[in-house]
Amino acid sequence: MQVVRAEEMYEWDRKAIEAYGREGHILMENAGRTIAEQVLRDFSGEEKFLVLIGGGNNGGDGFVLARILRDKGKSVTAIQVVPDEKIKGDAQYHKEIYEQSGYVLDSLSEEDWDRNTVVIDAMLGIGVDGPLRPPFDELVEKVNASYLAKVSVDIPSGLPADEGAEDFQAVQADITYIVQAPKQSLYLDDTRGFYGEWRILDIGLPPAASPETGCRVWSEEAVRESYPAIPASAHKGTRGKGLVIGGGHMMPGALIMAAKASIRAGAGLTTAATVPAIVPSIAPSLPELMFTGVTETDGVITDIDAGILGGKDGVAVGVGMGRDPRSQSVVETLLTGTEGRLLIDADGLYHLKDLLSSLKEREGETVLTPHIGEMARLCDKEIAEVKRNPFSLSKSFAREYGVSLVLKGPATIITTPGGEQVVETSGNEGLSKGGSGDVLTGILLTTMMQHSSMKEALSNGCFLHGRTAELVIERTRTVYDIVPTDLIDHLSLTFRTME
Ligand SMILES: NC(=O)C1=CN([C@@H]2O[C@H](COP(=O)(O)OP(=O)(O)OC[C@H]3O[C@@H](n4cnc5c(N)ncnc54)[C@H](O)[C@@H]3O)[C@@H](O)[C@H]2O)[C@@H](O)CC1
Ligand SMILES: Nc1ncnc2c1ncn2[C@@H]1O[C@H](COP(=O)(O)OP(=O)(O)O)[C@@H](O)[C@H]1O
Ligand SMILES: [K+]
Repeated sequence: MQVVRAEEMYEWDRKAIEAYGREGHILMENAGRTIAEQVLRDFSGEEKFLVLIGGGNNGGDGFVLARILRDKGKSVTAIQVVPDEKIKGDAQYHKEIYEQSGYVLDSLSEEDWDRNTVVIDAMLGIGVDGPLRPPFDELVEKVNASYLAKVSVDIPSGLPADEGAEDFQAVQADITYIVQAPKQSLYLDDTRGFYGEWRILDIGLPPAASPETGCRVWSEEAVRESYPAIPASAHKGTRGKGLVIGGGHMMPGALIMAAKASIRAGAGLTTAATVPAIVPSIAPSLPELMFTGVTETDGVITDIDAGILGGKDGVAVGVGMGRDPRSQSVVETLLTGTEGRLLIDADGLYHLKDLLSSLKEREGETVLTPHIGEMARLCDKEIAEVKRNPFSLSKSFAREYGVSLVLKGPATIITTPGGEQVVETSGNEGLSKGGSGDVLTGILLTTMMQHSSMKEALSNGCFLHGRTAELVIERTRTVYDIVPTDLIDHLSLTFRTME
């Protein structure tokens, strides 16, 4: 499924009409009917609906919806919130059908907020532009202050469809019925909450007319299709020889988690390059792991011998490495001394900031896995700006430096060096604990050694991580007490769903 910007949604609509013989008012009938049917499924009791209808096509959907709910014998108070002259085109067509069906449009009274139980917000859709003008500003406030269940059509009124919006006033929906395809704002930290629960409803726009947005949502089906099976003839050398570099005196745990996750995710041979002093504490609990030394000073990794990189199918650097400036040379050696797939995370990203020109010149495939704060630092932006524009900032960074980017968060955005994007939304708030990222790094090290397509490797790895968190919470833990090592121990829950 594609993630769309408003402009792309309009293009889809336009193409359906101009090139695929669809009529605008039929598309509107389909949209309103599909949503009405879902409303009837979700609210099957004695609800009393207050439908607020705006002046654009979102309002047009509202006329259809109000008619169908009335046809089904529901109690409906339908309010056109703008003057008659604002209703045009397909919306006017459906307003006429509504009226010819013998149904009336009511005027809004204070009692409507008390005697109804559900407000259906069909005021503004993806065409919203700038700060809300009367009467929408006041109505949005009233909707939000009311005790009615709040249902939004396509998008909560006032909320922009696209990333980038700074100041907006919007309906805080309990449920949003999204028309045809998710909009970018569904995946941004500052806007996703306005949607409440949400469903994407297929209103029958021809798939062939859909625009190539270059951004899609990763699905369980995509994972099943693309996750490589282990051939019966596999041996340890064919399943990936990985190297994890990190873990100073003060943060051995990060290295342990990444290495263990890589092993559990299915790597053939995993080696850790770390300060020798911590090896005795790790080795007994992780007998599958091999070790190689590094140059250290005061417990800080200050250099690696490029020889240890030979024969490796993938290298991950940064977990628990620390930010001592003397470790920067390690990242530099990797950028210049490796040809294979290289993943840079955590403190590795910190050091990378001063090495961006080497990153640009690197020929091998590089993966960066920043969270929002690390991304902000990498691209010299405020955190708030990255939060507002994660799609475009990721795309420009990935293209400029020729890297794959995994911008982590509740909706992780994966971007290829060519600018293609995937949104991966598995996981839950239980992952907001130190160490979740280290586990992800280990998993991604393995998937990137086992998939030929880097996009699939990263999307599938993020899925493996997030879906495991979901399954662990269904079975044993809660979002409060789940810890990153639970993920490592329960990867089999997710693998089993992929068989
Ligand atoms: N593929 C599609 O694009 C489809 C879209 N449909 C519906 O059509 C909607 C988009 O329709 P429109 O383009 O007419 O957009 P809207 O329904 O959002 O209406 C835009 C109109 O609202 C007013 N407006 C915009 N910003 C405002 C502000 N800040 N304050 C006050 N008034 C403001 C303006 O008069 C503008 O023309 C979608 O959200 C969806 O509900 C469906 O009917 C069918 C298919
Ligand atoms: N609220 C959340 N909902 C879903 N996933 C989350 C949430 N918080 C964190 N995550 C996931 O957990 C991981 C955290 O990574 P990171 O911030 O690097 O953690 P750390 O460095 O502490 O190990 C990422 O994969 C991120 O997508
Ligand atoms: K709406």
